[in-house]
Order: sequence, then structure tokens, then C-alpha cells
Amino acid sequence: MSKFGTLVMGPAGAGKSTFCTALIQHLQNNKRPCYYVNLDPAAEDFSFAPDIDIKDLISLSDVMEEMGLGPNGGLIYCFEFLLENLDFLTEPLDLVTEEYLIVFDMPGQIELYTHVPILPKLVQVLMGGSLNIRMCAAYLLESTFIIDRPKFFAGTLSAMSAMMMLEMPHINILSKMDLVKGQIPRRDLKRFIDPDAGLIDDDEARHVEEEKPGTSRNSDPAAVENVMGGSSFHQLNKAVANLIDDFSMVSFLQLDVQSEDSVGAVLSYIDDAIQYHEAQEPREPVEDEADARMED
Ligand SMILES: Nc1nc2c(ncn2[C@@H]2O[C@H](COP(=O)(O)OP(=O)(O)OP(=O)(O)O)[C@@H](O)[C@H]2O)c(=O)[nH]1
Ligand SMILES: [Mg+2]
Repeated sequence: MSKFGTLVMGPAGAGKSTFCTALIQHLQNNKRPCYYVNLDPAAEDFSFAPDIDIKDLISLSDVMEEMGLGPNGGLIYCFEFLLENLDFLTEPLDLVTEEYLIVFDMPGQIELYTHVPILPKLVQVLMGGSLNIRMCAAYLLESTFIIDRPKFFAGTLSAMSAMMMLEMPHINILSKMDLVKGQIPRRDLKRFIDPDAGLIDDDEARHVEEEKPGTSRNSDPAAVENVMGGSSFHQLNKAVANLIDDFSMVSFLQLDVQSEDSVGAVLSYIDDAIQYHEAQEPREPVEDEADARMED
């Protein structure tokens, strides 16, 4: 028997928990069972009560208080503790059947997705061994990042970092599309959906136009010697953007959580990546109440 799940990841405040709520609601509306796992040891309020909540094992506030750690060190401690107590996760998940989509809501600390090898270990446990969950990572990046192009490419790099570290089916999502729709022409938006390195050149041209004499970031010669600035930054940004563009490594789906269609479209990519529908047994139609009455 297979199991199916999605790991909802991304930077702090990207809209992960809101997406999980919208996804669960959408699954319920479509009569699909869902199993909700909260792995954020700092999360407090939930629209749907989690079936598994890491806070029942360990909470970030307790760790910070008792161990004297800060929020980031505390989070790493919580995940190390989870890895030492995997039964907490594996025992209930073992009972979940193949009709369910298991939704994992992750914390937003970026170090989890960049350089700490905790997530790959967790993913190995979930996808391998007896659990054998078919998983798709859903990496959210806030769409407002597109206003600041170097920041957008930096965010795209963080998505790539997660992709490379986890080596699992992966979709990238631009969340909170309601905040940018109407603010940016559709043609321009396309250049962010499939990131186009030319965005950096256009951005540089815009900066040059806006920069008034004497206000240049390079106008202080001492600063130029010590700090990387102006054209050096541009070259670096351009090289990174070209790398992403040339290898077509990242593209984004658009998400507007208020729209049922938008959530449904993202879900269809997740289903496709984990081959959810292929594994489902044909279901008998539920007996119509009216038919049942007629037979009486
Ligand atoms: N306008 C708009 N706001 C959103 C959307 N999704 C989330 N938000 C808001 O963004 C904030 C953060 O949303 P969360 O869902 O808590 O984000 P998160 O990624 O789970 O945050 P952390 O778990 O703290 O990393 C909240 O104030 C949400 O109301 C969206 O699609 N549109
Ligand atoms: Mg959250």
C-alpha cells in the first residue's frame, strides 16, 4: 500500500500555513481525505486541528526557556529531538491509508532548507523504510519578492537549495498572488514565472536612470574599496540569474489562496508529481438516497 504526502516549505511568512488550510479545505470540498501534520514547533493557531502536532512532543517556547536557546537554535534542537523520537511520527503515519493526502506544514526558518542536514534525514525516513510515502515538496515564495528583482533571484536560489538538498519531486509556488495581480503587466509576470535573466539587466537600467548625480552607491571611493557594490553586485546577480535561466532549473506556479481554482491547480501538480490518482482503487458510487427509498 502506498502513502502520499506533500511537504509545504518556504521562508518565514511565505503563506505556508495559509496554503495548508486552503488545501485541506479544498480536499474536503472534493471529498478527499486529508491528514494534517504540523511540524512547526512554534505554531499556535490552526483553522484545522492537526492530526499530528510536533508540539505534543516538544515546543519551541519550552526549548528556548529550558535550554536558553534562541528561536533558530531552538528550532534545530526541536528537529534533532524529533529525529531521536521518530516513533512519534512514524507510528501514527503507519496507519494512514492511500486515499489520504498527508500535508506537512513546515516552519519558516531558512536554515532548515539551506545548510542543516536535518530535513534530508527526515525526508529519508518519510519516503523510505516502511512508511514509503510518495512525497512532493511544495516550496512557497512570496510574490511580492518580484518587486525587488535581486531579492527575487535570491529567493529563487533558496528554492533551488531546498531542491538540491532534498532530491525529491518539487514544485515552486509564488504565493499571495492577490498582492501583485493588477500591479504588474501579465507579460512581465511571465518573466518571473519562468525566471528570465534579462530582468536583472532591465533592473540595472532602471537604477541607473533613477540614480541622481552624487547619490550613487559608488560615490564614496573608500566604500568601494571595502564593500562590494554597484557593478560588482550587478555582475554577481547577473551570473546567478543566468545560471537559473540557462538551466531552466526553477519555474513557479501561481497561487491565490482565495481562489478554489488556483488551489485546485496547485493540487493537480502535486497529485501528478506523486502519481496519486494512478494508485487509487476505483470507488463504488455511493448509493443514492432517492434510489434506495424507491427500492423499499
Ligand atoms: N494577502 C495575502 N496574505 C496572505 C496570503 N497567505 C498568507 N497571507 C498572510 O501572510 C501572513 C503569514 O501567513 P502564514 O500562512 O502564517 O505564513 P507561514 O509561511 O506559515 O509563516 P511561518 O510559519 O511563520 O513561517 C499572515 O498574516 C497571512 O494572513 C495570501 O495568499 N494573500
Ligand atoms: Mg506557518
